[in-house]
Amino acid sequence: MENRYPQMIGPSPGTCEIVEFKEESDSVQCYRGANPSSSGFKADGIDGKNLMIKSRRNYFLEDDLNRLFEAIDLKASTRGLGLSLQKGTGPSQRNALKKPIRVGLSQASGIGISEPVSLKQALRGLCLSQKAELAAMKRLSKPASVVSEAGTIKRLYRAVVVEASESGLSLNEGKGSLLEISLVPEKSTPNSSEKVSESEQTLGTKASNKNVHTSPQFAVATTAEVTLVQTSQDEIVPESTEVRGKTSKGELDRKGKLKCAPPTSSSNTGNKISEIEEIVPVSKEVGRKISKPQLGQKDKRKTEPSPSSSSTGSKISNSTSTSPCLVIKPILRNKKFVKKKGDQVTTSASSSSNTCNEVDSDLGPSTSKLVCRTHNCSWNNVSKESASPACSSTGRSTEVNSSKVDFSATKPDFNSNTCNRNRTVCPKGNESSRSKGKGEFSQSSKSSIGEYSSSTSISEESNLSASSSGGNRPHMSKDLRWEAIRHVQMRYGGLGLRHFKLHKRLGCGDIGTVYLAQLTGTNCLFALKVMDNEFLESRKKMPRAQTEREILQMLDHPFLPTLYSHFTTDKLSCLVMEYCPGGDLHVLRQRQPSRSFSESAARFYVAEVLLALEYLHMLGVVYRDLKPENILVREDGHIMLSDFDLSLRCAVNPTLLRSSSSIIEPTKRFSGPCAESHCIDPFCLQPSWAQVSCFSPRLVSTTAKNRKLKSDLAAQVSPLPQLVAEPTSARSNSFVGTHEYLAPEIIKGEGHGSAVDWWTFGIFLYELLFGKTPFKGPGNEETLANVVTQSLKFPEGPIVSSQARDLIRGLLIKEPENRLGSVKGAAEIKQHPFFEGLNWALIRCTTPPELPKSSDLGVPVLASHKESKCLEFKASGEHLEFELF
Ligand SMILES: Nc1ncnc2c1ncn2[C@@H]1O[C@H](COP(=O)(O)OP(=O)(O)OP(=O)(O)O)[C@@H](O)[C@H]1O
Repeated sequence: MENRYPQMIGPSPGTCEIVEFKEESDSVQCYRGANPSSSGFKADGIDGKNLMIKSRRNYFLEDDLNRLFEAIDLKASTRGLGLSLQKGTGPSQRNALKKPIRVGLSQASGIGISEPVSLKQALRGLCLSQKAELAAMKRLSKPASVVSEAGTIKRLYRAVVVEASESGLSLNEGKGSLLEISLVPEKSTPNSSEKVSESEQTLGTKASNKNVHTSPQFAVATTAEVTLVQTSQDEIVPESTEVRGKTSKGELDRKGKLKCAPPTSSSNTGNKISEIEEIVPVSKEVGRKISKPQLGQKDKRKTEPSPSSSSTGSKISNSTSTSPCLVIKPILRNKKFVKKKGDQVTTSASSSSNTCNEVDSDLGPSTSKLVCRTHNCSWNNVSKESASPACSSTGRSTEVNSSKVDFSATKPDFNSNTCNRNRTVCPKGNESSRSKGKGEFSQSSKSSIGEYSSSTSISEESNLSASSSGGNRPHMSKDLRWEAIRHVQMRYGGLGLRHFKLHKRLGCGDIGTVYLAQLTGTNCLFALKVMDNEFLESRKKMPRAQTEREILQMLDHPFLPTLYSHFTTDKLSCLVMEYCPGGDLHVLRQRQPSRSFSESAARFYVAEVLLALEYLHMLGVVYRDLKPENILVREDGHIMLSDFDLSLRCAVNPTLLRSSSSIIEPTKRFSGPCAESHCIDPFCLQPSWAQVSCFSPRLVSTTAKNRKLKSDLAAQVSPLPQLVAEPTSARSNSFVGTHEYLAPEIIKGEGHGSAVDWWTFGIFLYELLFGKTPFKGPGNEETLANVVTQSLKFPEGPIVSSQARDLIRGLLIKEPENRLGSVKGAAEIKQHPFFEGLNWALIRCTTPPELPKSSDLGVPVLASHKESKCLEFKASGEHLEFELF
């Protein structure tokens, strides 16, 4: 018997099989063969107890098995392998005996298939009863199959781990693959492929089937893709809804466009129309929360016939016969569109835009988009609260609108010889004739100079987009006027003067005359700038006209004009621009009680101008002709910087500026009394972070202290590099601008760059606050001399804050390289304390300064220009004839 239990633990198949079997039934495992009752083995501790219990429970079977073990051992020993168990095995031996558990486990993978066969044979060889055999088999086969599965998984795991490690993957990386392989393979692959095909259909993607079936990564990708589809579908309605809500704030046209693009459509045909369709229901829904289920409603709208749609339909057909504009309607509308019409008409009627009134009623939903744009902050407020302090301009705008737009007005006297615009001189006019025309408010002595010479950094036209499509102007892309223009272009093969009805002349400039023009058949109003080609050629002003057109084509900014279209005839070049009904800041200033703006109003206007200039600079445009006459006021009170014929186009090379003193640098350069260390002016609230010496300690306010603290902290922390994307190094030698606004470097002919705009910006702020420019002399020559030689002085009144004066000082530094903004552009100016607390990002939603009553505004002042010829038109039959005089 001793020999039957050799103390050798070997990796024999028999041993392993037993281990597995015992493992399934109990933790005692290998000791099962040493039944204490039969073999005299005495187990101690827990193992012993378990063994006892087990022994009682499986007594008969154990007998059989003991016999079986014997047979196996015999068999194994004949092969020189076997498990040795001995009676009276000592502790060390018992310890050794535990090993097979681990060994068995580790070797389990090899036992599943072959061992039951040898066991069966062994059982038969012992002539066990069939019942015992079956019982044994049952017990053996059960764990065997479990072991087999577990073994397979382990085998796979190892195989993968090995594979992964061979292929250079870390274990963690491999785990990802392992999961894919072990869980996805046969069952999930078809699903994946199914999902993929779904997603292909949905998204129009071209996923490779090969990848679907073979790549473990694909399973992840597919899942992600499907999730994405689901997500986007889920989100279409609420997102669009959001967008619409936000669109009404004038903020998310872009998003709206993105979101409104139907994800199921692979074609972009009719994209524009579909965008409109998406917008329409929302216009009605503004102020409501649309829940997800509205996805269904959306579809419903498409199919459901609606009473309003039929009525609208009849309206369309009626109007179509008479108006080309109305032919647009079927194009613009779809069923959804039509269904919402009734509401839209109401809405647009209450907050109508002056520019497209007729379209408001006819193309209601789209008009709501327009309203969304022009009343970008009022929309929600109108819906929800009817008024908001932040956007109270709506009412005023409507008022201005109604007074400004008068389609029943008698035909203006276009042939009148008054050409009194912009404080400039008309060819036939002079100062006295101008004052005759529009009185005191319209006079401006400022005329733009446009003597070009060489400019060193005019860029190629490569970055100019010639497209006049609204798609390139995200901030205006929802504007109905695009559609109206496009419709005419499509219908008539082009746009011409004959498609416009000219109402009045808005102004006459150096290169052209601007008219208020209505697109025939619509109520869409435009500012139509008409230039005489021959005149431009003869005066060598063609490049200016071209520059202006090219710049206008690039613009897409709320404070800059939109160019809808342009066309040229043999005689004329015309720009179809956004109409600005509020007059210009020069006129507006003259209407102020003290002929100057309050500081807060000035701050608002210069802030918006600053943003417009910053944008222009980033596009590589140095504006060069800033003056109140060129700042037009929109109906909502926000501004629009106009007139680009003197602008310089140049290359912008964005640079990353690393500065250790980015904050204090600008004001260190400030000149003026406060630069002196002995300054004791109590009103001199110089920014403490810059000019501490200006303050006696007692005068430092808490705010100033805080600023100082912040500044000190900022100085300790190394400042972040700053990206400057303005043409700070551009140079031109042209003598351009307006005398009172000309920068010293232009006058001196030293060459100039973008810093000229910061000089003019300083003059502009000065004029808004003090009602005059700082260097104006009795004549232009004296003015120019003053600009170069005279130091800056502030008048005693009106009282203006030291921050404002400090900013002006910084901007009117005669050396351009020391001027505020010359190094870091607009960002440097924005940081000035004069703008402290101003939310730059939301300024377009800020309530603009109050405009004079609408009756006071009247028709924008027509001004004359010293050297310009005004184009006057007369109607001759269906054609317009322009005459230069
Ligand atoms: N979009 C507009 N909306 C309303 N009025 C406008 C618009 N554009 C121009 N005007 C009016 O027409 C006048 C002349 O326009 P503009 O300044 O563009 O002409 P210009 O010939 O380029 O003049 P400049 O001599 O200043 O270069 C302006 O002063 C302004 O009053």
